[in-house]
Amino acid sequence: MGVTLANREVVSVAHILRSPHFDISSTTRSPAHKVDVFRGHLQRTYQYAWANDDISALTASNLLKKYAEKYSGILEAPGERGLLNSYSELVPGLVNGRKNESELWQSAVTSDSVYSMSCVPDVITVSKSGLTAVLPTPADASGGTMGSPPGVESGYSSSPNLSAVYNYPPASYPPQTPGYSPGGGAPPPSTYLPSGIPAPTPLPPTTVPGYSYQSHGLSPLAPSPLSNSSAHSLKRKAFYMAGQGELDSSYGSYSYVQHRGNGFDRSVESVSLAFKPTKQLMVVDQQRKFSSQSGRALTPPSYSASKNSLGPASRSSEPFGKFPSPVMSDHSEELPDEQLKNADPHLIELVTNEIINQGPPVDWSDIAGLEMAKAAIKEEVLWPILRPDVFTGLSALPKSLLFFGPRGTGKTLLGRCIASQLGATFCRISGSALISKWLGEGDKILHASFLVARCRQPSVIFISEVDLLLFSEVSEEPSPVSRIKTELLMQLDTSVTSAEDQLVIICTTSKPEEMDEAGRRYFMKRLLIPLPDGSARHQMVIHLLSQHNYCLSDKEIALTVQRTEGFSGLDMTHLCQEAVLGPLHAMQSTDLSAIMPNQLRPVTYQDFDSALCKIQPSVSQKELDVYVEWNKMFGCSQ
Ligand SMILES: Nc1ncnc2c1ncn2[C@@H]1O[C@H](COP(=O)(O)OP(=O)(O)OP(=O)(O)O)[C@@H](O)[C@H]1O
Repeated sequence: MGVTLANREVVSVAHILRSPHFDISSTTRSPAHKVDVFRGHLQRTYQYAWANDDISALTASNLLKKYAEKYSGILEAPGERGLLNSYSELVPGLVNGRKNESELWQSAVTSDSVYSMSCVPDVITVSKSGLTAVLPTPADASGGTMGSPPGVESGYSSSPNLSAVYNYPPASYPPQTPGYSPGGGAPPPSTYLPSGIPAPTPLPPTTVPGYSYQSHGLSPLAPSPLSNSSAHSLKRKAFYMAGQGELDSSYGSYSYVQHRGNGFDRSVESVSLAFKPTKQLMVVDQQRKFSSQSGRALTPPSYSASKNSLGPASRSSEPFGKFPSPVMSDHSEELPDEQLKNADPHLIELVTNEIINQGPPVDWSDIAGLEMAKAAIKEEVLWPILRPDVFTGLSALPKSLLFFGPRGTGKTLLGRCIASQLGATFCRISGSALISKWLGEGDKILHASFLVARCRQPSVIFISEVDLLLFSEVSEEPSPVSRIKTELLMQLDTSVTSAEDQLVIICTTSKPEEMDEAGRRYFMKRLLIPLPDGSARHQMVIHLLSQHNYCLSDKEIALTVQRTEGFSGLDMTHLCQEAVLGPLHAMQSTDLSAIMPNQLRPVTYQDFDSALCKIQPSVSQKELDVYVEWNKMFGCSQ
């Protein structure tokens, strides 16, 4: 009997300590509740022994008392705390009934005991292996498999909303309260947290970051609108970017602060990217006229009404060309081998090195003028991709675009901007390179480019000088160029038919009249990208000069704008470059190696006057007439 009872005691105590109901590490239970639970367990255990072994009630009662005292010692023993998740120094006392709720509850969560949320940076670091692999499942979170510390349960596991993960800065995030989820329940009383750390507040439901629908009287759309693949891709990128810290980049009123949502914080952009009909978008964009010189030393120019906090200094210190594209670099190690295994590795390498473009992001505000084109692109290209749940069926169509118009008017800038807005891989293929540098294998390179682009969706494939590839053929003989043409037409055809692909094909030409009908009809949208109007040229002058010390009155700037009628954007750049050399030319007699920048006189109207003698418009009126005619026949922006 003695042996049996002793064994039973051991079993009973083990049972108590293992019991899922007796989890004193739980922070969802009040201290009093835990005391009750503990007492209940002891009683139940000894009542069980009494009922089954016919021991007397008195014996059972004594045993109850004895072991309550005995095992409370175990609970209080420092060596055993790990077992109990080290919730609080005072918890055992409470369990033993020595504290009640009227007494001050002192949390064991001190600045020393707060577990650093090292799992968050870990998650970010390993995000390259895919988001689903790193996001904690509810089971993971409760089980602490994500690196949760003992006693700290991840209460954020239940929400699939990624913002719940992204919106909390790593490292500084306060200890989570178990069971707390953004959707339900009030935050815990702040007395449970160390002083100075507020109780977490539930996150509001999010929509696509920065895109406001409210202004149109529409109720906010549900989050997670993207298709599985795209959502995964964008989220993956956002995860990667979150790990990069704050990238020092600002493009006018649109800033790419990267730690929220899909990585591009478009909070300021929400007005312009809110879904609006073309005309409305144009009005908004027109209103965002180029303004003062508040942002000097901008490189590259940013065409916006206001400068944000990251201003000129940060931009000039982060050269445009060196800006690492977070979106692109994210992909380097995760090309799905299965899809590429049949491809020639040499071609894949060539595409990766020479076609996938690691350039900096471009924002709408980097592009002067072109309001019609911008509005059409936002409305008809970006939104269908960003919101495939809304733009279904026919409204989802335009994924192949043709930009035509004079050279140097911003077609490439627009292509890059679209890629930046989508967080997409940007593949830039030069039509002339395909038929010269890569002539022998141009079709294969094209094929490989589309393959890689499809693996890295969302992607933008940008093909310049497409007229060289899609020209009307005279000869029936198959040639390398005709093979390239066949490949391109096939890819364009595929893009039209595969609704799932998040691939935008943008081709550009300054000779649209040389394209044949077969090529032309594959472009769902054919947009004329015209010469900059007066307002756009004004923006360009101001911005290009903003990096320099200049002294031109408003009248002189207006006169310069007037005199540059017919200039392309590139011509305007060349003109300003020439003008700002004026002060240096004026110092010719001085030793330029010893000169200090502040010794240079400001750029004046006279410098522009001289520059205008050297720089002429590069586009003739005859060419312009052709664009107008072609636009009337085949264009979409009448
Ligand atoms: N609308 C514009 N806003 C600001 N800069 C512009 C604009 N258009 C042209 N530029 C300037 O001209 C340069 C060339 O522009 P871009 O390469 O986009 O022209 P493009 O139309 O693609 O030329 P091409 O037809 O020769 O390929 C840009 O880097 C920029 O400096």
